[in-house]
Amino acid sequence: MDEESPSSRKSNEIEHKVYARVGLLGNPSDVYYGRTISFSLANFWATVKLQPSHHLIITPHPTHDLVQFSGLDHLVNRLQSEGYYGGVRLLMSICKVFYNYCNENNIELSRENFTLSYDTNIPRQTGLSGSSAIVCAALNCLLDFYKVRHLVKVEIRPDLILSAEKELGIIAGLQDRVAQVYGGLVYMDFNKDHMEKLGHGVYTPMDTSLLPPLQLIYAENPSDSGKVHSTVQKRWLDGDEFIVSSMAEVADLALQGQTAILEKDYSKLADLMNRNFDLRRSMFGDDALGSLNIEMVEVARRVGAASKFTGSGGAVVVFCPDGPPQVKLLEDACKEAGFVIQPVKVVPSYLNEDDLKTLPG
Ligand SMILES: Nc1ncnc2c1ncn2[C@@H]1O[C@H](COP(=O)(O)OP(=O)(O)O)[C@@H](O)[C@H]1O
Ligand SMILES: O=C(O)[C@H]1O[C@H](OP(=O)(O)O)[C@H](O)[C@@H](O)[C@@H]1O
Ligand SMILES: [Mg+2]
Repeated sequence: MDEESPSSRKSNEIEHKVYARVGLLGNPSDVYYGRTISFSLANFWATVKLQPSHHLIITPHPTHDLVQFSGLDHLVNRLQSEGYYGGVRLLMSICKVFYNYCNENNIELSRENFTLSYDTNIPRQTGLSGSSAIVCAALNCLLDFYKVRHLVKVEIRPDLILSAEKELGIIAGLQDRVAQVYGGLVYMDFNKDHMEKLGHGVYTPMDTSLLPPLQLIYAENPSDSGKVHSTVQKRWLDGDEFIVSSMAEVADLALQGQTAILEKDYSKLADLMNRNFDLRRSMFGDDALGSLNIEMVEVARRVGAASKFTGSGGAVVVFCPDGPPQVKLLEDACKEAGFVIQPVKVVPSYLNEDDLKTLPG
């Protein structure tokens, strides 16, 4: 039972909002010591709320963690469309990772307890990083509740978020978590030497106003990033030459993309985006990517736009080099195909003063 009065509970409540993210170039090479350019997307977000309480409670979400059904058919339909898991396991896992990290680094935590709850409007498992948005928002709540934000370096936080998902067997990389910890547009280099020496990549924030207008297409089409990645990851670990060299080329697209964006060379950006998807397709194969996901990319290409996945599948980021008339054509094509389309809104960097103090320099 919560022993505190509702009013004091309200005043002690901590809430954090973390946005979805778009992998603009280079993904999924972040999983393989590569490079990416990603940004946080204002269109969708997850929130996590922390209230002090007597016991430590993880509150299931009324719809994302459904455990009551109208009958067997409802239960089976639900499992078929959304799978077995919601966000509860993510919240539990970040609590464990946070606790262990603090113990190992002699960061003392007071013995107070809390209740965590979450909500999200990020379309589920669409490669918009709905999973790490929940984990990142929870980590932010824990950092503030235990007043240890200044003791846990910004650069290390994406690793903690990733560990929480790895703990659950989800195969994922760092780009989502970096974009979600930093906010804004970030160029990321996950070079093996840095990763081994520093324990994290090198992250360079970029000016979001350098980006041209972009569009987002998605479909209600849950796809599990872990499942999508498993075969390619195994082949990469086995040293499969085709995968190793293609992944290096994907990483190189982000390097070229950094220059293209800085120089506002948008026709180059369009070429790089298209090449990024073509390489993903040749590595993962059409079965793993799914016909609906491929169709989203192709709808955009049929109107002459550049397109690629934002993550491992479910949503696509599109650049229309010919401007508004081409966007209109794309909107019509998406409507006909039954896909949702929205203009991309980019979130500016959201590091606060305490966060910035933990960065070098
Ligand atoms: N919208 C959501 N609500 C609740 N849990 C979610 C949601 N999206 C993802 N998850 C949880 O995260 C896990 C991994 O999701 P993932 O395949 O990484 O999707 P995403 O592309 O959204 O990050 C899921 O199995 C589920 O436990
Ligand atoms: O395949 C990708 O591009 C990304 O897949 C995962 O993201 P998700 O939003 O869950 O699809 C993974 O976590 C990223 O690191 C990959 O780049
Ligand atoms: Mg994810």
